[in-house]
Amino acid sequence: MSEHIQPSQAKITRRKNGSIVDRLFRPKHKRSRTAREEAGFDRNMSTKGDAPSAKKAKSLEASRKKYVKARLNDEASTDIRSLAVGTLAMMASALSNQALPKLLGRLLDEKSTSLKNMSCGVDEICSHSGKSGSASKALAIVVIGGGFASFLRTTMLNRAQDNIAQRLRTKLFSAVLTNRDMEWFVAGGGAKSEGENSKDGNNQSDAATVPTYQTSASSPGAIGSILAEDCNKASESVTTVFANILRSCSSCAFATYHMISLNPSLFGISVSIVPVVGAAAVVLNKFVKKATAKQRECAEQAASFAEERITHIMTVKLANREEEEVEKYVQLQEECVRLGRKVNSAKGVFMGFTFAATGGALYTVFNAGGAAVATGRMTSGELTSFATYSFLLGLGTSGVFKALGELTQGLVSADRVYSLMDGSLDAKSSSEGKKQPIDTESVESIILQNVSFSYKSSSKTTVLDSVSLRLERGKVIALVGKNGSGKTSLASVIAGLYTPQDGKITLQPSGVDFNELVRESQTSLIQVVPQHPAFFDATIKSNVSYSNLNASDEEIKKALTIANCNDFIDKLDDGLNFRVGRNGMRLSGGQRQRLALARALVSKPCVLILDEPSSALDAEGESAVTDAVHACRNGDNCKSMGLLLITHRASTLQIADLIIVLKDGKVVEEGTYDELSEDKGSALCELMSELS
Ligand SMILES: Nc1ncnc2c1ncn2[C@@H]1O[C@H](COP(=O)(O)OP(=O)(O)OP(=O)(O)O)[C@@H](O)[C@H]1O
Repeated sequence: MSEHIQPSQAKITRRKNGSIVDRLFRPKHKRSRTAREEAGFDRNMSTKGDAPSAKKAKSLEASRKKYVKARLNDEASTDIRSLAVGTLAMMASALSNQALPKLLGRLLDEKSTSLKNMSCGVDEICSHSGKSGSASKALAIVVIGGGFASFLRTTMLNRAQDNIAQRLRTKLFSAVLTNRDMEWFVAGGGAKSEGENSKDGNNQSDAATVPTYQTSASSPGAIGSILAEDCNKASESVTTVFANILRSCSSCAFATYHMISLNPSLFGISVSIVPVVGAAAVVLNKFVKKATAKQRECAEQAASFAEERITHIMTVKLANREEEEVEKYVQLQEECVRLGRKVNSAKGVFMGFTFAATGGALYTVFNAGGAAVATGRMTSGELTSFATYSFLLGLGTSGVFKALGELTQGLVSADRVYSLMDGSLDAKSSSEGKKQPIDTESVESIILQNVSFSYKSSSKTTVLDSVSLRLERGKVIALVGKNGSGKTSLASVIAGLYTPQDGKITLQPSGVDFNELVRESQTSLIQVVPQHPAFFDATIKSNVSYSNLNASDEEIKKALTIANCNDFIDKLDDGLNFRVGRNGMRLSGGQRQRLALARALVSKPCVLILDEPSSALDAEGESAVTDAVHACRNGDNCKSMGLLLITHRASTLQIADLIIVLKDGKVVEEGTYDELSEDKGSALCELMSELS
């Protein structure tokens, strides 16, 4: 007994210490919740499709922005040391940049004075050459110091950026994988793409109207795009972009100071362009924000589209649709490029405008400055310094506006990251309070009482209607019913993938509610072998031990033997270390089903559900099912299991202790094979005659 309790105890202990997911979210999550509350953030804000009044929407948008900023700053605070060093180094390099024009001007003046004095005699030349040397020394210090500061700035800020992006990615991936329920993944995250909402109702089946490809927030492509690009952009906005704003602002301040001290009236002329450039930047910023959001959405759709086609490459090739799919992808890409072109054009117009305005200001400065030099009010070195400072002021000003634009884009990305992450947290919090572990060995049976269920995406259709049944260790139940009668849905509800709206699933003898258990206990109690089992591109051994990482080699081998896998594994060069390929494509359908059975057996569940177990099994392979039945009844040196077989095969029905017939989600009949087959008017006989 103690031998079998160990895994579940280990799981319980792990839970107490906190999983990686808990560790990822625990400290920050508490703080971020406060930030959310402070910002008056409403949970519904992250849900697309809600349409509050325009005024309310505007205020929500403002509070959402505040919330996203607070969350991002919170995230950046973890890397405060690198950020502080990087920002200081950036300021130092900006200072050295500012010192350069003045020192260069001084060098120029000193050199020209020295040359003028060449004719004045040896003594004078010697006295000036000393000053010339001081400007050169100061320049050398500034250049070397500036170089080191640039090195430090780049290293530290990029390090912080990578760290923040990596943390965002990890948290997001963890939030999505751990907290989102099956419904979200299957139903598409509840988010609809533009194409889906289009008035004319076009969809991807109409090749001529592409791009209207429908994607969802939960599609792998969409999540992948947010993980890869948005996390990067968001972290960039609180690291390099933020530091760039500081640098550009300090550049502007220093350049202004130097210009005023060199020639105040000339300064007035050169800054006359700032309000014009500023106004242009405000307009541009708004436009870029909207266009960027659309561009990101489009990129997401294209990524999802490509991902889905590659995943279902066999279907694409069998239907000979490669060219059409490429054509659709090209159209999606063209749409993305078109949207990107809008953003780039806006940026280009702004940069061109800034360049022309700066050039015009420089022209005016040199015109007026030339007159000042000619009348002796300024030296030529001072004019050169002034011109360089005005150039730096222009650069600084456009740098501020450019960085503000990037900051806006970063916030759009951060919003996307946190919307997905928060949705996951909300899903988790809604299920909080129903978490308790259980010693799975102590459970003798699982009882369903009047369980009713419908999918949220089609809540009007009742898929399971008051289903009651008892799954007991050592007992075999066969579940039969027409296509769509609810068999797989029932298996998913029993496995805890979906929560029933009505009724109860309780554990005996404790009477504990199954849906109040931690997920770890649920999976230890129930294992399902689905109709089409999925595999990771890894070895047979790691795929089989996936359901129980604590399984010993002996336990794995035993499960493989019960599932009749040894014959085909022995023929493979690498044996247990054979890589099964993407989704197990290097194995046959029957081999995959047998491996899936072994994977389920490895975790020694209380109840094992086999969904159409013999659909891909040959006669020999089918004995795997009978062996599983044997293992379930006798326990095979360990505790026996309950077995729920979803099947229509008469041979399998005959070995079941009880047959349950499901019709439109309702249990319409139950009894042994002998009882039901004798009654020619029974639902089972009716079903079997329809199937034969
Ligand atoms: N994820 C889902 N979202 C919404 N409806 C679903 C979902 N999965 C199944 N359904 C619907 O639930 C009903 C029962 O489906 P289910 O797959 O449970 O039937 P089944 O008896 O297992 O069918 P089959 O024998 O063909 O496998 C069907 O009407 C189906 O359209």
